Amino acid sequence: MNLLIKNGNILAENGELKKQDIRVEGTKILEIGENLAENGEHVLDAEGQLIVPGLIDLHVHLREPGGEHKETIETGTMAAAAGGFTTIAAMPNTRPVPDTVENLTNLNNRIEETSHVRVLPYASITIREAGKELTDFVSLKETGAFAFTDDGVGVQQAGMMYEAMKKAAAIDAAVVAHCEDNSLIYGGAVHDGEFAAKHDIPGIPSICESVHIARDVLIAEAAGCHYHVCHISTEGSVRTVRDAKKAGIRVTAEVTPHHLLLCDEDIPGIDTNFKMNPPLRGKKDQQALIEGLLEGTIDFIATDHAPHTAEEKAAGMKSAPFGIVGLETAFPLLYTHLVQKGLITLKQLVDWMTIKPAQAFGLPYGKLEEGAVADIALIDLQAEKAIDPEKFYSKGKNTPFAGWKCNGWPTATISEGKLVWQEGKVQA
Ligand SMILES: NC(=O)N[C@@H](CC(=O)O)C(=O)O
Ligand SMILES: [Zn+2]
Repeated sequence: MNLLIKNGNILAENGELKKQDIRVEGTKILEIGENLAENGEHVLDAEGQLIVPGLIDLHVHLREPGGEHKETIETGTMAAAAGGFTTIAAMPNTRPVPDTVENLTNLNNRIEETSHVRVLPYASITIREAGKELTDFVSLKETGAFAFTDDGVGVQQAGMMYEAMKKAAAIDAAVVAHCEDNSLIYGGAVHDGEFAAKHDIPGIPSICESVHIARDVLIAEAAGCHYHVCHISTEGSVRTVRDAKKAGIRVTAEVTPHHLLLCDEDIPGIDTNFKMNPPLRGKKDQQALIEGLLEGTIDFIATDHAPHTAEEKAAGMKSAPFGIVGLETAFPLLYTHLVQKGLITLKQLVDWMTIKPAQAFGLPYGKLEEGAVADIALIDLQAEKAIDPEKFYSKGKNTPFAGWKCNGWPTATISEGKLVWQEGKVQA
């Protein structure tokens, strides 16, 4: 059934809110304007709501296949819809890894059968993400690989990265990098800073990330490939990306909500919901990330949604797995703690979660205009709620933000013209 969204507020290019209606026909936006007449559509009353393009998150761990006890494509995409996301990219650190046409085809079939929103699957750079042997980029791209990454682990050998980037450049695919030099981690569990020292927990130094970025931007320049940095977390990394961009190297970078909102001083004690990779860095790093976004060194925001079970997370700071969930809290957290506090504007936040990731990867999504795919999110900027992990659609309840009071909650999500989630309504 076609949709008519009435009386919502759309962000104009200059950042002002304008009351508009949106008529959706099939999978597309047919018309945007004032006082559109009803024509037998299902009417969605958006009075007082912000209407934005469906949010885009290019760093999500859906865990299926192999990790269904943590999350499934079904639960993860339901969480995405409830967070206002209509496009997410699924990381390949699953079992099996999407490293062959057969494995990627299986993943595509599962996505087709059970996802609530659009899922773009990454394929791995190396077989089993083991860093030893490259996958077949050509056939994987033909099978629908969105881009190539070994996320969860860094590609250790420079020569391997060079070969990967040359192959990616030849087919105009991006190499998306989890930047971590294993010879510089020292078995760490948190940032190598005050918290690590105080609690006698092994620390992860900042250079384990930035040296990989410094290496890779030079390799990307030599290979002529689009190189994207995952979850950037340190001041030195931001500086390295800034310099590379200035030198004309084709590099983009993403930052997570948690690295923007927290630093290691905020870790309250031994709580594994504050353990993720990269770790929460120092206060100066956190500030550099916000500045990096504002100046355009960092291109967009991605959650690195990484669900784990409570049992797994109970293993203690040294042994628990790295990662926190993020899909259902990203927008309200960033709206409340960056926009409402005046550090960024609403337009900037929306752009960093829609058009900016789309532009970085040449995706045709992330904009509200006539003829565009009808991916739309409604958000109640005034609504106030405390974050309650027990209410998450995600199987993962592992968040450091439980109890945080936020405004800016999504109320309805439309994916390709279909209402896939509405607040308070159970979805079929
Ligand atoms: N970020 C994390 O802390 N964990 C991710 C892996 C990753 O994104 O590196 C995971 O898969 O759990
Ligand atoms: Zn990663």
